[in-house]
Amino acid sequence: MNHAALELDRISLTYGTIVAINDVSLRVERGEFVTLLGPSGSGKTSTLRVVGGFEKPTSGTVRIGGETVNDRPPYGRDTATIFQNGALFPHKTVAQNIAYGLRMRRVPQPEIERRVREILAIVALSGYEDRYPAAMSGGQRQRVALARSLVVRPTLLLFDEPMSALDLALRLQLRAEIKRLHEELGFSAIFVTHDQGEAMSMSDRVAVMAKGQIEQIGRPEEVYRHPANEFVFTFMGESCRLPVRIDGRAVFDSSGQPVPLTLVAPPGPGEWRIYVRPGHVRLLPKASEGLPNQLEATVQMVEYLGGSYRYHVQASGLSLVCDSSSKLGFGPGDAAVASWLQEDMRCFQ
Ligand SMILES: Nc1ncnc2c1ncn2[C@@H]1O[C@H](COP(=O)(O)OP(=O)(O)OP(=O)(O)O)[C@@H](O)[C@H]1O
Repeated sequence: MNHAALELDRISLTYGTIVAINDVSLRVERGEFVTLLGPSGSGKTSTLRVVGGFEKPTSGTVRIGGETVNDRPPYGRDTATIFQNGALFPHKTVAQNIAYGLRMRRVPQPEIERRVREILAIVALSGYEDRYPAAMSGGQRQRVALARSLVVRPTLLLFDEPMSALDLALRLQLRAEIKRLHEELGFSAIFVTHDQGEAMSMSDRVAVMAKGQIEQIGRPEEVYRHPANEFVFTFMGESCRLPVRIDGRAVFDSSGQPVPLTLVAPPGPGEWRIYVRPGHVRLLPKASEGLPNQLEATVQMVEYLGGSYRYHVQASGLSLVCDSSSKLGFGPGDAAVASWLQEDMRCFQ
């Protein structure tokens, strides 16, 4: 029977009075790459540690490849963990580090040598067999850590923020490498990060966590385009927040001032928080009948961001940001109309 790589069934974990994981269920199919994404303290690492056997859940069942492993230590599970700092043996060479797991499993020496050679080629480190970790860059050390985990061919690879100690360029390079290896080798993985870009670029599915629970799980586009709630929407990317009171078609800011905002479909009377992403806002010289949601405002500030320009606009008590890939003809003090498509707007009460 073809069991899932991982099944977490109603897992909870408490440390004294602190609830680190609150009734989490999760299924990772074979070959699937699932990311746990969430802010600091949301329970991502705790969940990974429960899967790896470094922490025993207070309640619930952990099944790896169909077998219940609650009572098994890390080395008795078919998993391999890649830690933040690589956690290589400093007194062993690259080849010895990679061979370690195979030796523990009593794999014959000629096969060890063959598999070490093979995996070094896969992570593009052929020729580094006799180096010591201290004589390598941070990115190379993480590739050795990756090779050491991949070489034992575990059912499930566990990544615990493996790139957080690297600079941006290396992070981007390593994430492309991990994605390529996943496509090539088809391993199953759980990857922990608080970086949305990292999560979206690599994963088959993203599980967004908050306060020890999974708020939403789905394909990256699904979670980004159709967030289940306000937390997921704001966590998945930058957004402008417009706190308003709506009465018929009239819109007021939080101090009760009327706002020149015309919504094509007001969400209903009452207090709302309207959200729109800066990349979805268009800035135009004047109001026009054909435009959807329109906010008549004044440009406050223009920022050059490298690949784009950012325009800050203000209307009564509402602030909005518009990102444009090209330079627009607006400067501070100019009147402008910000507009966005109905499908790009989210309202929460
Ligand atoms: N050993 C521990 N003892 C007590 N509380 C802990 C322990 N480990 C984690 N916690 C608490 O459990 C909660 C979840 O922590 P966890 O490390 O899983 O979060 P996280 O999402 O991985 O955060 P980060 O991104 O900062 O690593 C937090 O409130 C944390 O303070």
